[in-house]
Amino acid sequence: MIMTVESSGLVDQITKSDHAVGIGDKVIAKKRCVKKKARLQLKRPAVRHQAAAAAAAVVSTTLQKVFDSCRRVFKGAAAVPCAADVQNLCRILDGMIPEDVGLSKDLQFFKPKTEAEGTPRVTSATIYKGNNFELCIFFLPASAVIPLHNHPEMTVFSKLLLGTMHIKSYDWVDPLNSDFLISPSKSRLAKLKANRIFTAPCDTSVLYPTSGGNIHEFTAITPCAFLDVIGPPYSKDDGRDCSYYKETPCINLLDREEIEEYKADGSCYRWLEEIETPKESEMDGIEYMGPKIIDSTA
Ligand SMILES: N[C@@H](CS(=O)O)C(=O)O
Repeated sequence: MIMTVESSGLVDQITKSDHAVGIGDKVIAKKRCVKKKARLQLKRPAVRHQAAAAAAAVVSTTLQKVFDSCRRVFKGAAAVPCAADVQNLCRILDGMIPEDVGLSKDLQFFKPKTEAEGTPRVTSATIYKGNNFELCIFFLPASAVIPLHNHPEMTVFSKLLLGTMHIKSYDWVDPLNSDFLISPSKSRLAKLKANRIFTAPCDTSVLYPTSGGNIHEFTAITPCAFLDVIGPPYSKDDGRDCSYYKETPCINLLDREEIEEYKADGSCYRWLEEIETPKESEMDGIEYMGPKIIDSTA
């Protein structure tokens, strides 16, 4: 069976109307997004260009290579990919260009715009989701934020395709908490792994269950799009639910002074307190409209 994702061409512009997301002169419906309980209305694409129909026949070799590699790499819930598999998948993703998933820097979405009011919302387009891994594109308008959150027992490859984005990431210092520092709110001590700006094209970043910055936050400096390879996907049933955090100051009992950061070996440490799912974490979902994937095993 050929698994195809309906693809009628490029994502032209992600604008929002009441019950649908405008893609240029094609209107498709937002798909229900796990993180957003909004009621969505399914609309047939308003206009389907011949070129778009032709695009449906296009299989992106690079995207297909990513998919085929993921099928070999992600064997199931507890498996962390071996170094050779990570290196191979990174090599494929490093070579990915926006057009491999039907995007282009010339699309209206990525053009600089006047300041949006408030914090703009993130939109996601799922290319593929199975039990062992998920391929998903995230679109962030300038200043949009994916708040600080974790990826329990997951390995995630993030490939920035377009735009400039700030990434801050942490790893837990010790699951049992450092006992000589007590934070005022049962927070967990985390070590800062990244706090910097990335501009596409750039190499793929990889996080693991306990390293590589498993807890991270993305802030779009310009309109951005990135592809995530998530293995295995979030799953409440399997105990892999997404948790959100905020950085809190910590109190060093040894000298009872409030300190912003606990410095040891020159690294930067902060306490992270789990918080309720923040409103700005809600995302809108749209249908993936780029080149399709062929799943020969399905
Ligand atoms: N982990 C996020 C996307 S990203 O921040 O990597 C999600 O799957 O919603």
